[in-house]
Amino acid sequence: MPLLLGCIADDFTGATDLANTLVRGGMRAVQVIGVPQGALPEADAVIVALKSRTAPPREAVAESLAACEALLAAGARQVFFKYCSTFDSTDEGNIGPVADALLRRLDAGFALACPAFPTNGRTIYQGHLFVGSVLLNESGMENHPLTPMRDPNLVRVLGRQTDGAVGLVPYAVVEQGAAAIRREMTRLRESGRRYAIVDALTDAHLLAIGEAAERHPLITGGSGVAMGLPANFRRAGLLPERGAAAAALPPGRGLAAVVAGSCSRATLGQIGLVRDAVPTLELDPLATPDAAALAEQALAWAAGRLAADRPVVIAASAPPEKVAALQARLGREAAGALVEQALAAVAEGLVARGVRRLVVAGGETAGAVVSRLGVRALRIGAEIDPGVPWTYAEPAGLHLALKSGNFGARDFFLKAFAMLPAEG
Ligand SMILES: Nc1ncnc2c1ncn2[C@@H]1O[C@H](COP(=O)(O)OP(=O)(O)O)[C@@H](O)[C@H]1O
Ligand SMILES: O=C(O)[C@@H](O)C(=O)COP(=O)(O)O
Repeated sequence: MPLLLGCIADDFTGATDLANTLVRGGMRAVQVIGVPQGALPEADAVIVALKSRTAPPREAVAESLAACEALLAAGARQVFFKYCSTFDSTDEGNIGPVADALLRRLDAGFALACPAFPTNGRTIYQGHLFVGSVLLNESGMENHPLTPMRDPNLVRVLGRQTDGAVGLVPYAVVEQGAAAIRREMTRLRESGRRYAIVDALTDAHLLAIGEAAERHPLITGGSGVAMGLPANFRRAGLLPERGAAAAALPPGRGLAAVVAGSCSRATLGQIGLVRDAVPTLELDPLATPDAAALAEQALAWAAGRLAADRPVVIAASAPPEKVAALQARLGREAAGALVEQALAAVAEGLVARGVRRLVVAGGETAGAVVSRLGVRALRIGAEIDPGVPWTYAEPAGLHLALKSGNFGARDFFLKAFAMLPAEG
């Protein structure tokens, strides 16, 4: 079967989130790490995971175009650019510049932009992004270490990142269904808009938006808007009825660990809960601003504590005032990179010591860890919490769960290992 959907994700947790949605929709989806070099795996959808969300815009554009080329060469009929459900970006990009470049490459003049993910509380109303009951800029995302989000109006946010005009398909239209959404998108395109932010409050809205975008060469958004895409391919006779057949992964084995670099409210809450139940080390990069030394401390602490029946947790995650203190000393990017390098070295050391079930919290963190472990592809397994499945990493031969910083219930870390106990 030829490739149907070619996806480019701007971070690794986001790629897993999208792959999970497509698998649940009955597509065979494989996540590959970095711009593919050789032949792509046999699948209905391939998700290329890049670490381009916070890269310099030129680099993000070049990598995304290279990924797009590989997907088109494999026959992809539609391209999906996946970014965060909280629209993580800066005024320089990278959502606008990457989408502009992909539109040019695909010879298309228009794309929708919809990060909504109602199951995880992200909804869009009149172009404004809500997280739960509050606007994006009051959700904690205003303090994100790398991409602080201080404007909830996505028409404005995207407008600052592109020279194209940005319009809105409002709730009142979306509520009327696919035909009305399609008409409004056509009207916006014909009146010179390059993008339309599309309101969405429910999964029914997302399904209708997906249907309306059936013939779009490029779709941009969160994993939510991909919910409607398998049905398009099925209606066109291109996708057999497979059922929601998440791949059965090999049984769990080996030691268990969590490595956390996300500083989101959700991750801080999850660490707060797990701290009382399992050995937990909170790293202090301000006291030791050296990646190798931090990793050495963590691995020395882990020796003798690693077990198969419960994880150890090693976290750099910190509240906004501590993040700000490290950034004041090193600068925003260097602070992020230092912690990412430390946690990548920690993960590498843990795997060398027998860890085979590893949860990584944080998108940038996951990018650093997965790259260090030499992973090339991830097979998608059962979902732990919405948007976060267990995966099986090849050729490394270990189970990984890449948790978006913002995702997961308070008990996520314990639940993950209860779902995947070490067998035998
Ligand atoms: N204590 C800390 N001080 C400064 N930066 C930190 C600290 N802990 C983690 N970071 C950095 O914050 C960033 C968090 O981003 P990410 O891993 O993508 O998490 P999320 O999924 O919540 O966005 C990473 O670059 C990480 O290295
Ligand atoms: O769409 C989402 O929220 C996630 O899939 C995502 O992109 C994860 O990003 P991080 O929150 O930076 O892990």
